[in-house]
Amino acid sequence: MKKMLFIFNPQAGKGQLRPKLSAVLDVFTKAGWLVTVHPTQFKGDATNLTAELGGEFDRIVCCGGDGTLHETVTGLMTLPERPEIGYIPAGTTNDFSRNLRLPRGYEKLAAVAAAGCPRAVDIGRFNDRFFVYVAAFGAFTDVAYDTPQQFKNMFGHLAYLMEGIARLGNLKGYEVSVEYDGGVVEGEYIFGMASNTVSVGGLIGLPADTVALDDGLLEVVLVRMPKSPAEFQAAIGALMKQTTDEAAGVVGFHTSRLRVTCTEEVPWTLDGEYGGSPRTADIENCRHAVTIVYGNETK
Ligand SMILES: Nc1ncnc2c1ncn2[C@@H]1O[C@H](COP(=O)(O)OP(=O)(O)OP(=O)(O)O)[C@@H](O)[C@H]1O
Repeated sequence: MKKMLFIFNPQAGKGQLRPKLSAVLDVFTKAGWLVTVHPTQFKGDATNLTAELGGEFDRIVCCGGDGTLHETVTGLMTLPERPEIGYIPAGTTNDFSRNLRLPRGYEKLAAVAAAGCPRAVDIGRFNDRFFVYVAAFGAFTDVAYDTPQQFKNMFGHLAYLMEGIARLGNLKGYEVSVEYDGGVVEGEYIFGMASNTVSVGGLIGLPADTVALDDGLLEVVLVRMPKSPAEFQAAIGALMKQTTDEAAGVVGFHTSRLRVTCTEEVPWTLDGEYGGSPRTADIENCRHAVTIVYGNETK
């Protein structure tokens, strides 16, 4: 029998999986999988487990929010031979799942995780760490990991938005130099991200026709320190409209790698979790590093 490791975060989202767990396991079993189940016990558990035991399985299905997917993929990246991944979103934001054409409802999600379409997906490397869909610094980026879990569960997206707005008053700029495939960008920037997704934080969208998860490229967006409230509004407007706007200080490009150097330590987020505060971030696209199971739903 094919062997599946099913990792789920019992704390993710509103604990929505719990009443559906038996049905989900039944779908896996009926699809021919012998399932080993592991509820995560602490932060980092999914990474440790995947790194230690992942190689013994044909497929690893993880269930939780973006954090759980991040941890599972991080563990997977340490393996020389990587089993396929299935993902059942059950978190607060589930940003990355928007890329996967997944259906609604746990039984249907389980059916995709068990027998969907496997596709190669690029994974980002950030110094000696990894990210599935976004590495970012500056405005908004500390929101996800600053927000207490209970608050996040109660208010969901609203919490992200409120925290973001509360921070507009004290914008911090970073003097950065960004070297990439196409040249160098330098200046004082309040926000920067390298991503491989159509949605970030439920807030920032990227036009789906410019994003491919398997093209070896990361999408980079940088926002310059605004010189006036009007310029800041223009920058937010450009981000909401999913466009770049050089005049408003919103710069965007595609690249396979980039190096972000700053005059001070910069806190980064990787997939919504704290990713360290290095002065130099070497970021690169690891092309087709993992295989993820997609659904068939059209958007
Ligand atoms: N048993 C546990 N107790 C406490 N924290 C845990 C446990 N298991 C996993 N975690 C941690 O919970 C964090 C958040 O998990 P996850 O991203 O799955 O859910 P979420 O925060 O509800 O969703 P989202 O990231 O989409 O907002 C992760 O950093 C994970 O390591």
